[in-house]
Amino acid sequence: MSFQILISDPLSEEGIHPLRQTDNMEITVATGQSEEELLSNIEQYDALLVRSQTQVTKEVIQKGKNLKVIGRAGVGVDNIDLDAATEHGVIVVNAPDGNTNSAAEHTIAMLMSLARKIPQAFYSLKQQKWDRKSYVGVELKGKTLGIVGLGRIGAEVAYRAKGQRLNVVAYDPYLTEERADKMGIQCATLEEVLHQADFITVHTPLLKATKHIINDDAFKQMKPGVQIINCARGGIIDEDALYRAILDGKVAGAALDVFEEEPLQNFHLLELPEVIATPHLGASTVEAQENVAIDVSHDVINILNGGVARNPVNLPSLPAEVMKRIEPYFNLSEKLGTFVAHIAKEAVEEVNIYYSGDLTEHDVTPLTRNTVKGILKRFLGEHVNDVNATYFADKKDITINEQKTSVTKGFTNLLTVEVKTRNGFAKVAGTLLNGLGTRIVKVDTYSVDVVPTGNLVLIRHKDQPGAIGRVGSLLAQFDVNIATMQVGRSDVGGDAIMMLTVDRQIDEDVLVDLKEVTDIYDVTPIDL
Ligand SMILES: NC(=O)C1=CN([C@@H]2O[C@H](COP(=O)(O)OP(=O)(O)OC[C@H]3O[C@@H](n4cnc5c(N)ncnc54)[C@H](O)[C@@H]3O)[C@@H](O)[C@H]2O)C=CC1
Ligand SMILES: O=C(O)CCC(=O)C(=O)O
Repeated sequence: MSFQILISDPLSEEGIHPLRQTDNMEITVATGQSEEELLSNIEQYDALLVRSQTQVTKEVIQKGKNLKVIGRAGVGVDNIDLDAATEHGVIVVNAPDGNTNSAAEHTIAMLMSLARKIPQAFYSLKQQKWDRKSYVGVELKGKTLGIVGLGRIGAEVAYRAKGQRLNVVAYDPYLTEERADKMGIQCATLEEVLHQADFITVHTPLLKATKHIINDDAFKQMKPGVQIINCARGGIIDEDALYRAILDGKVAGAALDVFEEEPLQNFHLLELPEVIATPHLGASTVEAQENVAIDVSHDVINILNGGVARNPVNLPSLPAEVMKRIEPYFNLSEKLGTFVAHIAKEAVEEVNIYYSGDLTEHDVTPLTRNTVKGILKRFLGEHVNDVNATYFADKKDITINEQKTSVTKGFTNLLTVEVKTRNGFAKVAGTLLNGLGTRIVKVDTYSVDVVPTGNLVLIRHKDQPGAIGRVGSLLAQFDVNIATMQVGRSDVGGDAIMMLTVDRQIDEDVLVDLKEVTDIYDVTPIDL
């Protein structure tokens, strides 16, 4: 099977080498497309690779009927409609580490250019003026740098700033005093950063909570003469408020790499001599572009070929070691979900998943998603996948409970899936047997030993002599061969089940006749 990949923003040719080297990937590079052009051709692609220019809107995702993965060669995914991607089961991956150094170095370059007015002085000199009075700067040594957002880039900026003998105060809701102490910086509130800093640099993602976090009110709290840097995302700083703060004389300078609207349309801030700027160049180095393109290429190859993503944005990511441990259970969890959805028959209102034995040692979130996928596929079809399974469950008001228990019933690992419908509960349990593969070991209260694959039939009947024989002869009449049969009963003469594995799917006429057999209450064909 070959996959069609569209690269719609300029990516490093060395970086996409892994994609070009993979036999089943066909690559189209078409940069600078308008949204209309993208809408008209996106349907043929399995993967879309972008940087920050391409706007991957809801419409693009809706039209991209074959899209399985969107790869962002960089960190910020604010140009991708993540909700739409999740709803449509498209996995979004990014490259969070590859451009950290470059963005941090660009921030320091901006900080030093700002402090010493290098761009303004250079511009004046280019105009053949020898003006030494207008460009008196300030030293960094002994000043305070305030960092808002101490993630990958914020932390690298902090280390470099300390090399310039700056004192660093940082605000990040996830920053602990302990980590700040280790880094030799001060852990502060946002207000403390605003009050204390001579320079403020922001390094958060653009989120609802960070949009205009630096606004009129924030500027009021800052020291007079403060200088501002934004190499993260336009919109973290309110550009109109910044403009006012510069005109008021509160802000002495600003260095901007990113803007609320890109490409920049309104140049009013750049008309101010206090403002220096670059056109979103934080990650524009040979090294960063190669790193990020390599990282997304590998993830796209993995995902399209059925593997696991290293940097998923709309799926929780787990350490490779944990994924390796739980991967053998992926198939079992989905099959148990599909099985229980068949026997539940009615719409599922609640899913209870119990993990025991070895499984309790790990983060089992991907298994829960897989189980829910198995259940919902039965009702919603093949478009349900790992990415959108819990989204659809949520939309359908299906409650999902995940529980780790010590009840192993003698198995080294046991995965039990119970669903509640308006008719009551249905339950199935399975295990992974060392060296022997997966087994269904319990259906409702009955113990069985069934390989969860192929065409199964669950027959509920009264435990009476001859019941098994009658089923066997009827299936023989229809030329349906029974590969395996398991029986289980509550007590002698009471309720019982037969679990058959048959060589072909049970047709409707076989089903009708089976249901007519004496002492049979119910027949459920199950395709796994
Ligand atoms: N200019 C450019 O070319 C580049 C820009 N970026 C942008 O830089 C920013 C930072 O990237 P990374 O450090 O890789 O991300 P990151 O995810 O490692 O760090 C972001 C940090 O922001 C913190 N944060 C979130 N909400 C916050 C809030 N309300 N207040 C304070 N802190 C908050 C998080 O806890 C996290 O520590 C992103 O916006 C990214 O898109 C990244 C690379 C290049
Ligand atoms: O692709 C680029 O050059 C922009 C990088 C960026 O802004 C990011 O990684 O968030």
